[in-house]
Amino acid sequence: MSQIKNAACVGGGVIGGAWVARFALAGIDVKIFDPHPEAERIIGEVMANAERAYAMLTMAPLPPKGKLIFCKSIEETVKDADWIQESVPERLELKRGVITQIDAAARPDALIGSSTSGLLPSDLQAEMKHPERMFVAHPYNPVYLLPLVELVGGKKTSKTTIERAMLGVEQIGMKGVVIAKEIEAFVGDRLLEALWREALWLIQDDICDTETLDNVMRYSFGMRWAQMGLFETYRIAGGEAGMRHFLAQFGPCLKWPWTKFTDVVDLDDALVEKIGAQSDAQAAGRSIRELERIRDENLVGIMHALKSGNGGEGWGAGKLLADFEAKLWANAKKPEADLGDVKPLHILDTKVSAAWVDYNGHMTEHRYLQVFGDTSDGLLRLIGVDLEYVRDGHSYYTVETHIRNLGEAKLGDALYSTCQLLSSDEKRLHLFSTIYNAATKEAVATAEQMMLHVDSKAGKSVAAPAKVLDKLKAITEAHAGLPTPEGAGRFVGQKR
Ligand SMILES: CC(C)(COP(=O)([O-])OP(=O)(O)OC[C@H]1O[C@@H](n2cnc3c(N)ncnc32)[C@H](O)[C@@H]1OP(=O)(O)O)[C@@H](O)C(=O)NCCC(=O)NCCSC(=O)C[N+](C)(C)C
Repeated sequence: MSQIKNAACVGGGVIGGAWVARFALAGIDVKIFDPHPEAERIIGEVMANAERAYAMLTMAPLPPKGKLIFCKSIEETVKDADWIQESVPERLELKRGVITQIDAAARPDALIGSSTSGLLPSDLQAEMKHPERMFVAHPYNPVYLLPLVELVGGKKTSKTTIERAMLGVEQIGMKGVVIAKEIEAFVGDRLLEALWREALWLIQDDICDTETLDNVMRYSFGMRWAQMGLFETYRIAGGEAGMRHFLAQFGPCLKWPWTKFTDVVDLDDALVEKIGAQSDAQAAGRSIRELERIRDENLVGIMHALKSGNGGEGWGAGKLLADFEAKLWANAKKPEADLGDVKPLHILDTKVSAAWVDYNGHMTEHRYLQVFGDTSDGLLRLIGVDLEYVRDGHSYYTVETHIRNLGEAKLGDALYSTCQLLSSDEKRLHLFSTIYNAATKEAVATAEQMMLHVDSKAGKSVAAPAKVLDKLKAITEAHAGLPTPEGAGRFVGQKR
């Protein structure tokens, strides 16, 4: 298996369903087995959330969505799969039995990953005929957005399996980390368990309620952890002397009574009820689906912020997203301008997402510029100015923009943009873009822009090469026959 073409998911709950979405949105056909009578509905809802999140996450050309095929048996589900992901409930006997059944029916070269949160792969592979291809692939919820997968091999897992698994997760836009030795709960869940135990004590002992505890996390170190881990953060906390100073300063506290987490709190009915009631109050009537949507919007926002971090190079999960998008663009067919039927070029389709809407309940100002920027990027790709071209040292920069807002775009509205070239020469590219409401076909906004071809290292405008100018000229000549768009050349203050 060099590339995953067919995936199989055994178990379609919260984690299994989100694996289905991750595979399908990476263009991979997925066979699914889950005996739950409502499996199709549940997975359909996860898919809908995932598609909604991806529409906000990226404008890169995703491959056509993989097919979802619901099967009646494990055997039928796994027999042709390249990657099989087991996500059944967290009980050793159940998981081991299912994995043994998968092993018997799968191709000998198929990879078998388990989503277990803490069981040892050696225990899971104990009864397999081909245990060398089995490993833990432990993801984080929501699997379709959070990129991490902990890859853990058991005693019988081969090195090649882990290497192939690393390539597999990369193909679907995830970040594989190999855990050197198997241990219950691996790395992520060990850390979470420590925090969870301490949190339960703090609630039990009435030190704080669930909302206060969550606030302590999300207004402080939770934000740090999204972009740097524990050690990098503490290195900075050590000041100029770095990690060594941090250890000298806070090392002695380890001996102080700052934790109770090695004791196990008694999760009796009273504590369960106390936590349940505080958590209900915190949710303030929001359903789980609503909370999932808020979570997804926030995660997308964080990933976007991280994508432009580190001087635009991207940082952490944002760099991973930028690299994944660059691959999608490189794999996509080189776009060609359709000049057969002369009209403004249709450039992109998008949707007004919740993160784009302001306190007036409509798409906010800077998102228009974002869509126009994405539109000019789309036009540039049509004349061969893509990421490779930019990496080679040349680009087009916008030097002037005039936006008119003609109508409102509301949450969830489908939009598309078009672009008409008004003129061009060896340096200049003068364009007129329009954003339309896809349902009403009414123009929502227009932008007239001037872009200059630049040598990006020198930071100076220079003539574009013939390979770009030839394509540009063909579009400009075709568009010369179009009427000048209403609004072109308008200035602010002009009567209308
Ligand atoms: C580097 C820069 C773009 C240009 O600086 P320069 O090399 O000094 O160029 P000149 O100012 O001399 O201009 C070269 C020729 O172009 C003519 N010109 C300049 N501006 C306009 C205009 N608004 N309208 C018409 N013509 C214009 C100028 O008269 C010169 O003509 P000649 O006949 O004498 O050659 C520099 O301006 C710069 O760095 N600007 C900042 C760019 C920027 O950061 N833009 C925001 C980025 S957003 C973006 O780019 C979006 N996207 C394209 C990536 C989607």
